[in-house]
Amino acid sequence: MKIAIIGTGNLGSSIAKGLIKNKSFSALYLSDKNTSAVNQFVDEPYVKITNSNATAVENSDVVIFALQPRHIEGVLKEVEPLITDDHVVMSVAAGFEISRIEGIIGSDKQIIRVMPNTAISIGKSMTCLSANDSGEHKLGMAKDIFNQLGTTMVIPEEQIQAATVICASGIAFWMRLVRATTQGAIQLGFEAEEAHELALQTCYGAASLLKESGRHPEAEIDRVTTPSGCTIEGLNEMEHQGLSSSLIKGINASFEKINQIKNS
Ligand SMILES: NC(=O)C1=CN([C@@H]2O[C@H](COP(=O)(O)OP(=O)(O)OC[C@H]3O[C@@H](n4cnc5c(N)ncnc54)[C@H](O)[C@@H]3O)[C@@H](O)[C@H]2O)C=CC1
Ligand SMILES: O=C(O)[C@@H]1CCC=N1
Repeated sequence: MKIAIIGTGNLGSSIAKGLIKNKSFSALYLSDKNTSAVNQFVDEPYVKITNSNATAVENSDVVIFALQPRHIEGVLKEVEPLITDDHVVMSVAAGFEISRIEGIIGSDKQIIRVMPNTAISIGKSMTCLSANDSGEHKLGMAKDIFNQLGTTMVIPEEQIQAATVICASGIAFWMRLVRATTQGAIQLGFEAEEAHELALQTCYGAASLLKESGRHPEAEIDRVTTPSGCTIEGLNEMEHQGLSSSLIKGINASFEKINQIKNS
């Protein structure tokens, strides 16, 4: 399969890295005005780096638009004459609805909205997908691509905004929790590097426990909280300070913002 990525910034280059790691293409075109984030891949087999969006579209079956919401409209208009009925057009642009893409390239074109996160670069993305009517039958193919780069879930387009907050912005939310844990560990006397390692492996262990056991987080918490022990003391103080509440409020603020982006 010949894949093009237009826009190779933070997310586009992460997708490229994941695809290159899996060698899951017969050609990969990476197009950007500024290719500095992907120049490291210049010697990879079957990878072509270009400043020409047109060249990328003309030489691919699947085109992934990884542009900021304010740039995608202009680029779609630029390459619209080159998009054929055989292309599968994918967009990761947050808040940019399928109907807006259809308005530029036509509803007869196969369009899939893809919402991955930056963990796609190491094959650990949670990627949500939804398609227009014309692209529905290509969802299986899209799942095949993104399942190699993590886990996928097909959802209705109305839920893509929420998925953006939970899964894409979610990477930043979890990073901040790891960072805060590290700061706490330094205060308790660990060197910064040790603190980071302790926080990271514990976070990894917690996520792995849930994934592998299938148990509810509270069931795992019950196994840790010794009566009158230090864990429940810490947890209750965190909740008095609004830990769950502030996370939920942050998620809602993020969701409100993405809906503003959608309507702008
Ligand atoms: N960064 C993330 O974790 C995630 C981002 N997204 C969405 O992905 C999209 C891209 O985000 P980022 O990669 O963070 O942005 P970015 O700004 O890092 O990358 C965008 C790239 O597009 C390029 N570009 C701009 N105009 C162009 C043009 N006319 N032709 C070719 N290339 C052009 C820029 O040079 C830049 O490298 C956004 O819509 C964002 O909402 C979605 C999920 C996660
Ligand atoms: O912050 C943003 O708006 C984009 C969408 C999700 C991750 N980055």
